[in-house]
Amino acid sequence: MPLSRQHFPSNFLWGTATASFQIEGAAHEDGRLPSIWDTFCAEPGRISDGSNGDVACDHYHRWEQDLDLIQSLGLSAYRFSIAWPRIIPTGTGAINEAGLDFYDRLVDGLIARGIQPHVTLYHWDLPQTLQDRGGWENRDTAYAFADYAAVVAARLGDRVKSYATFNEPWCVSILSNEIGHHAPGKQDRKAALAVAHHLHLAHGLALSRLRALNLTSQLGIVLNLTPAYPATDNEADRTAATLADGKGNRWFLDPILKGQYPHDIWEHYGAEVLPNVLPGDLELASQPIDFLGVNYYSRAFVSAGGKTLPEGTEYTDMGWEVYPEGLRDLLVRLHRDYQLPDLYITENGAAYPDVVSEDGQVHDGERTQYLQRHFQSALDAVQAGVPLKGYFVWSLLDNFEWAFGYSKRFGIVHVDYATQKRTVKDSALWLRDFLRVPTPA
Ligand SMILES: N#[N+]C[C@@H]1[C@@H](O)[C@H](O)[C@@H](O)[C@@H]2O[C@H]12
Repeated sequence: MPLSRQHFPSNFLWGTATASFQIEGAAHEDGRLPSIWDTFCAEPGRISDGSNGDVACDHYHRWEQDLDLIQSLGLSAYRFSIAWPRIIPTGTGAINEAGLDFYDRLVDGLIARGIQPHVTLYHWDLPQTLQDRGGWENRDTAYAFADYAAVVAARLGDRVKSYATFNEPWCVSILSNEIGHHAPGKQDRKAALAVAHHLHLAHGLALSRLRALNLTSQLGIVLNLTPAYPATDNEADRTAATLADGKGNRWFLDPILKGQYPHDIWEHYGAEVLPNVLPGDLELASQPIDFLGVNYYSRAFVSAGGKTLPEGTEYTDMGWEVYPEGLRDLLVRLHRDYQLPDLYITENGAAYPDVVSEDGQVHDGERTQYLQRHFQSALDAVQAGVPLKGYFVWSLLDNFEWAFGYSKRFGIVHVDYATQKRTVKDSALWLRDFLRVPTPA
């Protein structure tokens, strides 16, 4: 029998995901002020196609049709992020009611369509005014985040099924402040590790504030995790893979789930760049969470000697290896090594160079295969006893793919940015059929 949703637990949650800066547009409307990504887009050379988020998918004005699309596919959950620059535009202080009103309408629109709202409080669009005061390198920003989180949760309440504090702290810290490919585009390891620590602190501070609201919503965080595989069994490759896993995964998992930084990586980094961890910080950061969101895209194939993947390896348009087995391996490892709350795959999907064919359709067979294979891997994890409770496809819409601008298409729905026409891709039609449970005769 081909893979069917009936192979999954009957209460397994199927959803799709987006993020505010990537789809909303309306960058200067209803009181929103610039984020660090508005600033980053304006810096020549930062975005491969020179684009920005001023219009994006115009979701701010087209949200009702987009929610209709989610409903038409039979998805029962939608993960989206709140734009801090709409809610408290200067980062601290005055609340912009028009910003809260937008998300209020969005949440009510989802509920009216029988779709669960799942909120990410921070998906990278930090108010620029806070960056002007040091951004996440400044410990004060963690406290500002907790204030912002409390404002959002006080308004949206437990209409929202889950609140994730952060999306991908590794991207916010390392990719953005050590590697420099994302906003604010720094290349400073000490700064990056300070940012990571302040994110962990902010996560804890916000959790405390949200817990105090006595919501029925689940509270958690979303981590991008990339399992590292040594290219060979030799010691140099195994050591390199352990280091990659420690820097990319355990540096973010352990503070949240174990209340400590991994000792091997702490020693590896060395005193010069280590963050200033104050008493109580890690106790705050490791408060119990109700769920852990895992964003999985591919694995890391680690070779100390420059060995590459074999001929015939499949890649997505991002140049990422298609490796569905890595999802199962990752989830089973998490279940083995950590005391886990509920797990959700909060992002999995692929970019392919989709085009609208002459028949007006988007025949994205590679994406359908990608999803099928990763669904199977998720099922393998469930059958291995992993407390996996749901899966969100990244992404509902083609959207602003950060430093790649609009050149990479991750959506199960195609967006023509010139006309804003949405076209449901074949992968979405397959997903719709996958989700249709045949009614018993
Ligand atoms: N790149 N890529 C696709 C996708 C990105 O569009 C999301 O915003 C991130 O949460 C995560 O990196 C994954």
